Amino acid sequence: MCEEKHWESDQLRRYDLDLKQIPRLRYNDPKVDELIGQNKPVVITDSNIIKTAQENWTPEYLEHNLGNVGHNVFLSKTHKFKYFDRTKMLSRSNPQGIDFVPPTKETKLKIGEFMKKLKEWKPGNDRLYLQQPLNDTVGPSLVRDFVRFDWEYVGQKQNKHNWGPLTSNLLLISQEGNVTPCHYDEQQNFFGQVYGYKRCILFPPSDFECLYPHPVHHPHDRQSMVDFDCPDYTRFPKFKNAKGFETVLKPGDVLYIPIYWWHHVESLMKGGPTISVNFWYKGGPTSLEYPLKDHQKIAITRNVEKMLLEVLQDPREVGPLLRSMVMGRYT
Ligand SMILES: O=C(O)C(=O)[C@H]1CC[C@@H](C(=O)O)C1
Ligand SMILES: [Zn+2]
Repeated sequence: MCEEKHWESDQLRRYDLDLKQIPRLRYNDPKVDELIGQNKPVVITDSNIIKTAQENWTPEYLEHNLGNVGHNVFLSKTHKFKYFDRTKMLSRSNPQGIDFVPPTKETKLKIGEFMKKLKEWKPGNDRLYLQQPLNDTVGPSLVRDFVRFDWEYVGQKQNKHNWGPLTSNLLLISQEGNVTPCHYDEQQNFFGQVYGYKRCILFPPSDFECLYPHPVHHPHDRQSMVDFDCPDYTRFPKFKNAKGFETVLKPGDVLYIPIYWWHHVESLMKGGPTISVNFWYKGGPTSLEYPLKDHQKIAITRNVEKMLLEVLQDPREVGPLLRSMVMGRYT
């Protein structure tokens, strides 16, 4: 049956990408396990995974139940919240890290202050994004809702597909129109949409050459260098070959974001604040079966970059050495 739509296409940002749809399947469809088993994304619909959050977690409810402590809030001068690893800013052997200009600031705000700034926001103000791991700082009502997530369902998927342990659940409260630019994580992820609508654009690990990740030692490790709002096709010519998939998540949907898959996430423009909660799992034990899977090759390239930096010390020598190894010999 066709589902009524609660959003319009002018609420989506426009990119120079041809995108296919990520399949949407009911939670008990056997094809869900088929896709997860193939490390392919799927939107799991009509499940109870985050049902208690979907029923209760409105901005007002969170304002009254999130606990009276400061929560992690990112501030950005633009709509983009590009993640960076601050531990990679400091290392002496990383000149790129020293003159790195962080694109966002991080602060602690109580939920009341956060919501007040959101309500009073005007163009020109910093944009806000609350990203807080769910832990004992949240109030008892949220803990009750959290423990009543469908842990049996997610645990069954975790075990069936040999994922590692659950590492964290991140609570995300976003201002409308915010974007988390394209990046990959080294964890399996069930991304639950609780309130409002979020568009997710995903690319397979094999699109590594089209998405140009920053060097591993750079603070923006794992993040794409391509600015989707204004792609530089001279520096990143293969971006036009990227083959992406997209979906717009509605409350209750859970998107499986496979480990090493690239994802760009945006809260719809003019859609009001959005609330999400993710489930990050360590990847399972990897047996090297041939042919190697694409994401295993990505892991290998990461190890090569780390090893070369370890021995060369100066990151400016990594590129020239790799070029001299490859050019004319492997090309
Ligand atoms: O769950 C993940 O892997 C993420 O990247 C989250 C961090 C920011 C979130 C967002 O919804 O904008 C997505
Ligand atoms: Zn991510």
